[in-house]
Amino acid sequence: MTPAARIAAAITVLDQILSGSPAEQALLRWSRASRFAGSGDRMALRDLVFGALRRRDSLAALGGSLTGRGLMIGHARQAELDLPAIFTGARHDPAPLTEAEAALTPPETLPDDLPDWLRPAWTAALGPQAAEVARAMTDRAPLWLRVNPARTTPDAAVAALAAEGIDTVPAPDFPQALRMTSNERALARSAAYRDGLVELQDLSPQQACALLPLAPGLRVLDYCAGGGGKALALGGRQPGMTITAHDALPDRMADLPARAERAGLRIALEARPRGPFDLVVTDVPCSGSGTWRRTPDAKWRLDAAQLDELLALQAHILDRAAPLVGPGGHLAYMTCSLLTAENEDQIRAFHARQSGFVAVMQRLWTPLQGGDGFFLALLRRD
Ligand SMILES: C[S@@+](CC[C@H](N)C(=O)[O-])C[C@H]1O[C@@H](n2cnc3c(N)ncnc32)[C@H](O)[C@@H]1O
Repeated sequence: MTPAARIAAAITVLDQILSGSPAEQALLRWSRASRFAGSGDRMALRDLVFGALRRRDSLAALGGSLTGRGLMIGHARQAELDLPAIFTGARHDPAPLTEAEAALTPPETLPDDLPDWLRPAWTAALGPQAAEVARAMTDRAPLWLRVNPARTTPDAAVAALAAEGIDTVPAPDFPQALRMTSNERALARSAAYRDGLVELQDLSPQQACALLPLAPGLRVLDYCAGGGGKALALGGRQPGMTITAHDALPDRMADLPARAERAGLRIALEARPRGPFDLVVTDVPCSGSGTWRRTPDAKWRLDAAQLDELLALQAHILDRAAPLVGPGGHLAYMTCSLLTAENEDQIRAFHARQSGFVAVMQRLWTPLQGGDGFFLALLRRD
């Protein structure tokens, strides 16, 4: 496909997303209907669509309308492409610019690409960094790997990946996290990945897991385990613990046994975990506002009613998980959100509901530190 034909395809897919279709579904539908497209085309289309969603409002302002076409005109203007050479109207190309589109004068200040209803909460949560973090959310997220200390060392993992053509750079001051700088798509087929030397995990959850108190013999429960990212990170860091994984939707844990085997770990799946545990991790469902670089359509789909539902679920999970913590044990609350309502406020409300837990630490990571937005609160039971 030519660059212009890819832009025409992005216009079609973006229009479907703007009409309410989830981005992944719209892309899949296009791929199925476009057998002529190769993997390079599909990747390029995905980059165009996700890039446009990250900057939806600013591209609409540059392109003159909140439509697939407006976003792609905005994209072409922002990337300083030759618009008449793309918008030609030839067979697979988008239609030529109308007079109004060609004459558009973009506003002097572009929107910040935040949903209007959420801006006050964003600003309250991030203070003087709010604008910079919003800007960071419009960039593509880096891909991070976690070196599995149960299998190898950071230096050996970097060398093993490099031998397979995958270049990585360790995070400053946190060498067990490797940022992929080339050949990301080769990872899943690489021996380094298959043999459990590395796992995919963003930088900030790795840093959060590294702050949790671990020791041989500890009984650890990952209460919202999903794919098991946190259980695997903890088990890799500290041998000799008993690790249990639970999720209200057990199907979400379908990949966990294979991932644990690859990592050389034993993780028991448990539908009804019974305490006491020495450490209970609640990596709760959240708005995902810290990960909007990866799922930019979620940024525009979230609304106040959904956020309220999530807040209620988070409180419910904390209340269910708390009794599973034994005396002297720890409760770790995690979200990939930047919003105070899901983070600090949620912990404050928990303390008001439940006595017997003391705050040990709280920490918020933002994309300005390299990884996704992430929150950790660690509490200890008296
Ligand atoms: C943020 S995801 C977990 C991601 C996972 N810990 C990881 O690192 O890959 C939240 C998980 O909580 C689960 N969940 C939702 N409601 C729950 C509940 N009431 N009790 C336990 N888990 C729940 C969801 O099914 C989802 O898998």
